[in-house]
Amino acid sequence: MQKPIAQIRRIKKKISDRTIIDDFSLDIYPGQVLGLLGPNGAGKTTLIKMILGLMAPTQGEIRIGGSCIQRNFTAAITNVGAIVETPALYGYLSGYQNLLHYARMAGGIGHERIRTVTAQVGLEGRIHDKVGTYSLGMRQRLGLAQALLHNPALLILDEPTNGLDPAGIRDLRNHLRQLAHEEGVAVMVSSHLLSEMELICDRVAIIQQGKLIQALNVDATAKGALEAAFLAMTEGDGTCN
Ligand SMILES: Nc1ncnc2c1ncn2[C@@H]1O[C@H](COP(=O)(O)OP(=O)(O)OP(=O)(O)O)[C@@H](O)[C@H]1O
Repeated sequence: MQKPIAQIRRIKKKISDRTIIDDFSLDIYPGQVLGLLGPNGAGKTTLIKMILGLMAPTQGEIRIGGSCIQRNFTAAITNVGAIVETPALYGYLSGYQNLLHYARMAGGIGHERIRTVTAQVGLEGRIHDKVGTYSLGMRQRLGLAQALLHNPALLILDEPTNGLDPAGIRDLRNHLRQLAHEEGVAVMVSSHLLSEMELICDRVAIIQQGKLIQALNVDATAKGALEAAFLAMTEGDGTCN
């Protein structure tokens, strides 16, 4: 097995006297799509914010590319591209101009790389149109292109399928699987929908009340176990709201 790109070690997060994340450990591997599956309020966004250094854990350590996000933020975060909540895009600029803006902020990213990520997310036909005219799915793709600009080893997307129609979900799924399987990117996505996670992910980590319940590979043999663990949480309605 390859070395993990990210190691989450015994993370705890307390806010006031409430424990939001409780002794959570997980490794994230290159070439895999990992799903973080849990009901609303389980702690998915909190965990993702800690991986991104947007929130400090109360205890524990998160390493990305060997560097600790708490102590060596710059070295750790260069490995990561992310979309948390909706991507921040300028509607009055074209998709291309948005990417150029971020490329300039990041530094060292040229037009060639912008063209590559544009093709990767399938936006070539509309990249010179104003973002204000884009559908939600197209904005999502542009957000993905933006997150990929600096060629991150780890891509993290918080609830990426929210608001997408079935075709948009299928496209996103294909993009993410291609990034992981053909380019070796470690992809982490969060969701509260088991059916979606089964289609997108190679491995699923189930989180409930801030605890890791189970981490399973999504293959024919694990499917039953995944469903059983999930149904125990949701009482069988297929979602965990
Ligand atoms: N800043 C905060 N102060 C107090 N409580 C918080 C704070 N941030 C998160 N929480 C609480 O922590 C718990 C986990 O929230 P979080 O947003 O991480 O869950 P989630 O799994 O992402 O849920 P959702 O699917 O609804 O986005 C919730 O009960 C939430 O109310």
